[in-house]
Amino acid sequence: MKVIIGTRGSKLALWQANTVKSLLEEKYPDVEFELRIIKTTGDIDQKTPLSQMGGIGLFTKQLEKALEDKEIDIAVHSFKDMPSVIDERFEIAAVLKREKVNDVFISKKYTLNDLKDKTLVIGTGSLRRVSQLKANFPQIETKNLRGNVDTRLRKLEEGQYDGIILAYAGVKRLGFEDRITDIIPTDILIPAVAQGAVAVEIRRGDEKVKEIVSSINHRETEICVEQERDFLRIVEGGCRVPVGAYARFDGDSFVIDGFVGSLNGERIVKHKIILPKDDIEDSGKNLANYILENGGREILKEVEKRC
Ligand SMILES: NCc1[nH]cc(CCC(=O)O)c1CC(=O)O
Repeated sequence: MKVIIGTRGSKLALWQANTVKSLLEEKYPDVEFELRIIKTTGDIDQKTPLSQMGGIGLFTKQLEKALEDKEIDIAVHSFKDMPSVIDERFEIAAVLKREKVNDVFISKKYTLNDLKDKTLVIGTGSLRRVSQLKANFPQIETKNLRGNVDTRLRKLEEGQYDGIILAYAGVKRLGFEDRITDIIPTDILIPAVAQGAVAVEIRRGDEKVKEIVSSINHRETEICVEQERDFLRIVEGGCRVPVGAYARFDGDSFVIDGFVGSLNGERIVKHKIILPKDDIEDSGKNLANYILENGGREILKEVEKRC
């Protein structure tokens, strides 16, 4: 039997797909696994801010088309780039163990502490990062930054920014950990939903591939990301808004943090729910509804006028 693994061509995507391939080869030594690179809209246009590209599914649509056309049998994605609703023709059959979820600050001259009192120019295009950065450090400036992780690091080198913000997971997976200035605590920057997690998508009903792929699922990550995505589905309502959520098990507890913010960070509603670890049902939905009822809805109305 031969199983084709579809991936984007970026270095991070290839790292993720190769990791999936090795894990599968270990479980199924008699099956042949092969990588196939698929170009996506998000890869072809590397300039337009993601928040202005009509958003959802930029990195995932072409992979899903290839799945549907049976050009590939498995699609590997950064889970945080997946839309909050997945088309019913497909399903996520496995989630890999999550990497550290934090965002990181990278700079040649400054540290995170300098953001408190200096007017630095920080590179990021993420609405979530901009909103929370401005809420914490009102005097800083943000400047759009796009491209793959290595491109973004190069743009920092070229001197266009005083510092940039990236997800730890991508930096670490590409071997650039030594470039990190500071790991940003999650109470300053709540991560993107599913940040640091890798999703393995298949055709719904492909039972043979499902059996193979589900053997590499990391259940704890799956549970946490499911709650975060429940949160996202309720707050986002089809429009890109500054939003983040982070769920994890901590000893005998389960903790989920979330926020919704305005684009300029002047208004942010965040909330935390702590539950016994075996009683977490609907935590993401409950967190979303709490935030919407306590100021979140007004923020979203403002933000949505612009989309
Ligand atoms: N939107 C791009 C993207 N998608 C996944 C990652 C990093 C790895 C991850 O969080 O899974 C990145 C880059 C970044 O945000 O720094």
